[in-house]
Amino acid sequence: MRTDVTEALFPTLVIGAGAWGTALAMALARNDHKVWLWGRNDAQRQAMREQRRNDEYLPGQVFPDSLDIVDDLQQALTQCKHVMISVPSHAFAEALSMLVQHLPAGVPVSWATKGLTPHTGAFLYDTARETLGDQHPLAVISGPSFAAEVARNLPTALTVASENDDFAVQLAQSLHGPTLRAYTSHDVLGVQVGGTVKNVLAIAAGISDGLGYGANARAALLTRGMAEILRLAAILGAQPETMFGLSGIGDLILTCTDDQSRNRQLGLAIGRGLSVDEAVRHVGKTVEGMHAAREVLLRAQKANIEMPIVEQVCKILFEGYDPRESVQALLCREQKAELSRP
Ligand SMILES: NC(=O)C1=CN([C@@H]2O[C@H](COP(=O)(O)OP(=O)(O)OC[C@H]3O[C@@H](n4cnc5c(N)ncnc54)[C@H](OP(=O)(O)O)[C@@H]3O)[C@@H](O)[C@H]2O)C=CC1
Ligand SMILES: O=C(CO)COP(=O)(O)O
Repeated sequence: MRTDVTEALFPTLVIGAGAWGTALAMALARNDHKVWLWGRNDAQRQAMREQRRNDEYLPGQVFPDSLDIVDDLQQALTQCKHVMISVPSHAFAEALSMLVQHLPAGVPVSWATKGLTPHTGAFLYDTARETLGDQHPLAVISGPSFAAEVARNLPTALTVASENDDFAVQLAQSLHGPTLRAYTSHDVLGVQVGGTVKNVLAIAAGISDGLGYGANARAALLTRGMAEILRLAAILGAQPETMFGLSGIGDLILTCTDDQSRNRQLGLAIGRGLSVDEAVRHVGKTVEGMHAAREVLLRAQKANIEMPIVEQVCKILFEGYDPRESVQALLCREQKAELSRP
């Protein structure tokens, strides 16, 4: 067992045994840290305990010895030294409510969920702060990281953002391993902006590719999508530099260009002619961009900034627009300078 400062965070309880929660639990456990993994499904927990794998989400990837599946969430919450949440954004508030009831004051909480709180559109950090008060150090884990690749030990870099420097360093160190590099950041808001909006843009890139519009269109969508992220980040007060980091352009490139992305998969299916409902069923797993799109657009409208790609994604997802018409609408926008003046 390690004896460095990172041991302060263990046992870590990972809540959410989907693809990402399981992959992160495995990454921590590979560094010889004690990790408890909890998922809401009884049968899935039993299967994972017996097989030492999570075949539904990460087929064939065997758990390290120091990863245990726990059944009693309440007991685990009272005994763990750190909670890492990895449920979809629509279940984030529910996960927090379990923490409020059972987690002792002072225990740090991190999450790898990307997106916004449904209905309020709040960033998850604000929801966590509001729910947990100032009793717990908080951190956000983000960056270009497909769960399947992390589980297979392929080289990956992440960002850990926190206002609490000690927690950020401890968490980054505990994730850090031979194939996983974790950077720290102070820009909690910026890291969340990038991780949220890139999912909406990945749907747009998938739609364009599904329509067969080619590499030029994809590059244009990524670049103008980045302009939308920067505009939102500026108005919200995030640091522009963060948008050029792992949680910004890094994750944007990953999810817009690789078919492992579920957001991109949704777009591809729509572009190839499936209805939105059919495409959701086709992907069958968490697609955060679908949840975030409307909330991001509302934020942009309130702040009076233009996010035309996000707007067209919303029209396709929620108003039945034909994707071809949406691309046409983007192309027909009034001519303007590439760089907007300050
Ligand atoms: N997959 C990836 O590569 C990455 C994902 N992320 C982010 O991680 C988050 C989780 O995604 P991911 O692991 O991929 O999702 P998955 O679709 O793989 O799994 C979702 C998990 O959350 C559980 N869940 C769903 N609803 C609830 C609920 N109400 N209460 C408790 N648990 C619930 C599911 O349980 P059940 O199986 O019972 O439905 C399942 O275990 C998302 O925000 C995603 O954007 C970030 C980086 C990488
Ligand atoms: O956030 C991710 C990788 O960083 C995963 O993206 P998808 O949810 O689109 O699969």
